[in-house]
Amino acid sequence: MIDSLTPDFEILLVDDEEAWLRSISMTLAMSGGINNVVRCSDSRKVPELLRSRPIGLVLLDLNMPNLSGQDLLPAIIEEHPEVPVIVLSGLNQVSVAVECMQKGAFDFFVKTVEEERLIQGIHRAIRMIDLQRENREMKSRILSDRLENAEAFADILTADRAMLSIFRYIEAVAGSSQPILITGESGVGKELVARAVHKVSRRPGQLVSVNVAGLDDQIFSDTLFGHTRGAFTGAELPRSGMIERAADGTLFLDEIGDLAITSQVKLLRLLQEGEYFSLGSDVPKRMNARVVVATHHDLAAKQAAGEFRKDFYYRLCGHHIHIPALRERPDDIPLLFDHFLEEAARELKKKKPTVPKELPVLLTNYSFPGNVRELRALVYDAMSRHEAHMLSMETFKRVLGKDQNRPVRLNEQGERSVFVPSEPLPPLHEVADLLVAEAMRRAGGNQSIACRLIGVSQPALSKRLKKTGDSAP
Ligand SMILES: Nc1ncnc2c1ncn2[C@@H]1O[C@H](COP(=O)(O)OP(=O)(O)OP(=O)(O)O)[C@@H](O)[C@H]1O
Repeated sequence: MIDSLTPDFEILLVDDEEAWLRSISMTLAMSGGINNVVRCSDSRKVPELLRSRPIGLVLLDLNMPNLSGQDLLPAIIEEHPEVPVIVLSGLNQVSVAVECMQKGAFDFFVKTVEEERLIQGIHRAIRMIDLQRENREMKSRILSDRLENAEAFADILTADRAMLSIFRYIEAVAGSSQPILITGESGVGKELVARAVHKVSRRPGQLVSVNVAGLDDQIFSDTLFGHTRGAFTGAELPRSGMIERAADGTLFLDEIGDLAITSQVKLLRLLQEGEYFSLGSDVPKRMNARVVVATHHDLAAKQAAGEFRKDFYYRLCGHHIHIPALRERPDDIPLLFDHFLEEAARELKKKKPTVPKELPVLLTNYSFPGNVRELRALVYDAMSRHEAHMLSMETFKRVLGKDQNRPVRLNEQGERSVFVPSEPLPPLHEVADLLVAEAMRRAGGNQSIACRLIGVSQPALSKRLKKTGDSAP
């Protein structure tokens, strides 16, 4: 059962046979999930309809009295070049098809064609209109710096420019019906972003989340598609699937990189055809949910390893959002730290403590393999142990001290290296001076923080600083 109008623009059906108009409208609604149609049996009214209604696509019969499709086609294309026209003809004549395509028709079908192919052609045109609209929106959003739906992003704290461009990209693609792929390391906030996509889309249905990792194909199909009574042993009652629950809303499939190949095939077919069968039923149902998927895996690498289908990957990555790791957006670290500190203090009913001034700097230089989730857990752990006025460094020292994941540059042989192979090596004292200067810069001039960053004692650091100071011109 479809409550809303699909697509979100009108499709004008033009044919002088009322009976055909009625039957094609029903077919489109029942088999194609398309119900936003306007019927017109008098072709002379087409120009006025196109001027006065939000028509995005025209299905045009060729042979009509008074004003034929052949005469209308060039007029529509000239006046409304943004509206694709699909031509329908009672005759299967190649020359007529070629002529229509040359005049600018989007597609051509013989009326006796299988309905399935006609519906696919209409869906193709809808997809193209969606993409053109997104392109236009994207251009205008990228040119402006403003967010139209700032409230939809209120849960995602950030001061990072890359994240703000992601928000603008979400605003540009949120209205489309195409799937969105969200990637990024574990704990970067992919689920929060999926929620924001749903909010910005303003779809009236709900956001339904399914973690597909570890689901075998049978459970995956049952979860998504539902089943009829008696579909398998134990199916005593019929159950609707998550696709149905997400009708008019968003279906969020988390951990898509862990989906079994057999299930990938089913999901790909669903995305292509928009149709599925509940287990035990041979009556097709239409999906009316927007699909958003997320993974922390590198899907291109999985695809190269044969663990992820190429066709499925390309179907998913039309709209791709990659969320940078927390270490790549250092400005977010103090911001989120303070936010979680306040949140933890509130939840644990403690007073927000004073923070040792070296802590935010040390955190900004930590690699955070677990990203925002790890930062939040660290703050909560510290706050639950905290008793004094000043926040204890104990929790943080444990992880900061053994940071094995510092990003290092690798040379062509895959070995750790910070040097450019084609350039001569600097002398040892120069490297040490550069390291000290960089540590002091990152530590904002604080020597005790700089010591921690590069693992030297305070006397050793001040000795070296004194020496560089003495030798400075
Ligand atoms: N920018 C942010 N502002 C506030 N909270 C955030 C932000 N990013 C992430 N979080 C919080 O961090 C935690 C992890 O976020 P989320 O579950 O969205 O990550 P994820 O990328 O989906 O992780 P996974 O790959 O493990 O599923 C959540 O508690 C979330 O609320």
